[in-house]
Amino acid sequence: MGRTVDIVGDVYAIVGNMPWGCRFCLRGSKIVVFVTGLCDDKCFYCPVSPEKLYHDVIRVDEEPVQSLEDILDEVYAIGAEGAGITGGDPLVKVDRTVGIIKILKEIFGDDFHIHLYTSGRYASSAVLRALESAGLDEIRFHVIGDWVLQRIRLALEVLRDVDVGVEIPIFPDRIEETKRLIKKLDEMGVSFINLNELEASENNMRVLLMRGYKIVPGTPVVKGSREAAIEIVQWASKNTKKITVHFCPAGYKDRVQMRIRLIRKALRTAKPYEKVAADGMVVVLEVEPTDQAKQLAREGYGEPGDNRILLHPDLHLPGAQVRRRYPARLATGLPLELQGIAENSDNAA
Ligand SMILES: C[S@@+](CC[C@H](N)C(=O)[O-])C[C@H]1O[C@@H](n2cnc3c(N)ncnc32)[C@H](O)[C@@H]1O
Ligand code: SF4
Repeated sequence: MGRTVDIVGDVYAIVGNMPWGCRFCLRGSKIVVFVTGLCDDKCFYCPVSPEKLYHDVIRVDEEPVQSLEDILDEVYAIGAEGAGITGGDPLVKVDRTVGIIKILKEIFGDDFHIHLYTSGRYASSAVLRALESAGLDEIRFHVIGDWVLQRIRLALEVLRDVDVGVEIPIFPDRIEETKRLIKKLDEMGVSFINLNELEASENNMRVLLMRGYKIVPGTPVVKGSREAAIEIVQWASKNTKKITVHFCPAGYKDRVQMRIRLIRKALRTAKPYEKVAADGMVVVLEVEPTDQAKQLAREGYGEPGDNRILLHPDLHLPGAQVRRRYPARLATGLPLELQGIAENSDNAA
């Protein structure tokens, strides 16, 4: 008898327990810290955009980062329960990566879950130990060649409190190769492998097409990747002992996870006269400063802007323009909880 396969619509397919890092992503409650675009590997299918890949840029949830505070603000803005650290290769800038992990753990506590992606090129025992003592919870190796297996063995040997997993994109013509890899990882004691639906992007589209891969019309995903991944998960239920094998569809990442993150941010940062739409955008009415509009603003249904008045979109005033915007970061750099305290102390003064 095999292990149980759990398939939930187009959300996931899994054998074994859901990796901890993924539980938070499924709830849209992790920030994504892009530590650097620098990377010393050259995967032909790399999805990172040309403006970021091989450039030393820092982003949090796709927004530019000028200081560490921007990362902390984003945690408060979405009410994050954890962070995914990615790049490029975060280990090319290991001091920066360790610093970010340390400060996140110091401020948000031990339960704030942090996972990190790497090919493992620079995962020496000293680097692995530094990541562990900074508080890293989970490391995900991208197996881009057999040499990565040695890095994984080292991580399994050196790390005590860090979960060691693997994450790879699934190529429809590499099913047997992937099964052999999973067998090996299972024997080594790797905790999980995430199978990503292979995504085409601006960076890799041309090469993928030149190599004969086809794109599913109207989507950014490679034809056959999903079917291959599900076949591998089914196979794993009969041919593995302990490792979790988990398929993460690209559509879920884009449609659900990002949208939930936007909604979380919008709900926490929208003003009382703004409305949060189902796609996570913040909606407000912009009107001429008529007497009626000024009166409504005074009554708490809005706020005066520059030559305009901003009002709640449910008011349906004639001539009003509906504005939609992405939820902004917190403007003050202070967490919501502390903003309340600051306002109260101003009043008291
Ligand atoms: C873009 S990489 C960046 C971090 C690190 N350099 C690495 O390769 O793990 C992050 C994750 O994306 C996955 N990935 C790479 N190319 C992909 C693609 N075309 N479609 C879906 N996932 C992909 C990798 O397996 C990795 O787990
Ligand atoms: S190792 Fe990661 S960032 Fe570097 S080229 Fe490969 S997929 Fe892209």
